Amino acid sequence: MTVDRPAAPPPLIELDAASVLRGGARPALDGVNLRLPQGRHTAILGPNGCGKSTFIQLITRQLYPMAHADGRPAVRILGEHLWDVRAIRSRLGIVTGAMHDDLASLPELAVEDVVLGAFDARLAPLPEDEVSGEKLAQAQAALARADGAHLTGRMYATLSTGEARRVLLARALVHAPMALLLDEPAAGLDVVARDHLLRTLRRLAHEGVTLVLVTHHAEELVPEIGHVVLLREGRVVADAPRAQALVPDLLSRTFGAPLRLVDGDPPAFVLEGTSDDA
Ligand SMILES: Nc1ncnc2c1ncn2[C@@H]1O[C@H](COP(=O)(O)OP(=O)(O)OP(=O)(O)O)[C@@H](O)[C@H]1O
Repeated sequence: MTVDRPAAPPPLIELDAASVLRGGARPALDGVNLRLPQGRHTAILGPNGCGKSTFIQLITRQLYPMAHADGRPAVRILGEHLWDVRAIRSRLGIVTGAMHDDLASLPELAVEDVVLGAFDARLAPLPEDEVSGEKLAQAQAALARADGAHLTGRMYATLSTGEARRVLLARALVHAPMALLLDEPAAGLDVVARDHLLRTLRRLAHEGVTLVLVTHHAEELVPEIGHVVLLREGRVVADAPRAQALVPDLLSRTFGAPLRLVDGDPPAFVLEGTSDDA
């Protein structure tokens, strides 16, 4: 007798020899193979110029991969190769610095407008007749989940970087997605705001939200991140469990300098041979 097993859920993000050209001397992403399963907290880590923003823009469909000659898709999100960013936002919430810049340039946006705007992925306030009690409740719940409930009523453009980050996180959480894709989430935050945000991300991870961090900041590697992809010059240097990826040899190859990670709380990179007594 054969027993039907439930089909395995499709990976969150799957890249099959994905290359992206951006006009530079080499591809910004160069034949990248990647499979990020649902439920596995992963960091994509690499130095400036390694292709992190290109990766994010591939997922948000601001950039497209080179086509494969045999027609097979180079990118799949949750099993779909023609995904609609709006349609997947209920499953994959995205937080990027570019999104903040766009929203902060609009002085008339209140915090609630930013969070409610996620309902139709717009930068303008949602038209009044589209704001239901249910949506308002969802927006308030998302703000509370991101520790930003007290920011209701403030104008987004007037918030501090730390406050704005909470609101952006709330915007990504408003559909209760199963996963978050975060671009350098703690960049620009002071030590207290960073600690607060990282604690929030850790709590979300424990609530079952899969974290995908794209970063070059060691301190963002919260303990829940169990898997690390190292990227250099558009290529994968390592794709391995945390302890195997964050070793001096691979980190040094990735960053192009002798580097090791002190995996404390928070983790920190140490550049070898740069101390005064070296
Ligand atoms: N608009 C562009 N035109 C030409 N080349 C570009 C463009 N944007 C990025 N690149 C190149 O693509 C490569 C990858 O850039 P990308 O911005 O994805 O790197 P990154 O890892 O996000 O860097 P950073 O950490 O500095 O943000 C780099 O070599 C960069 O010079």
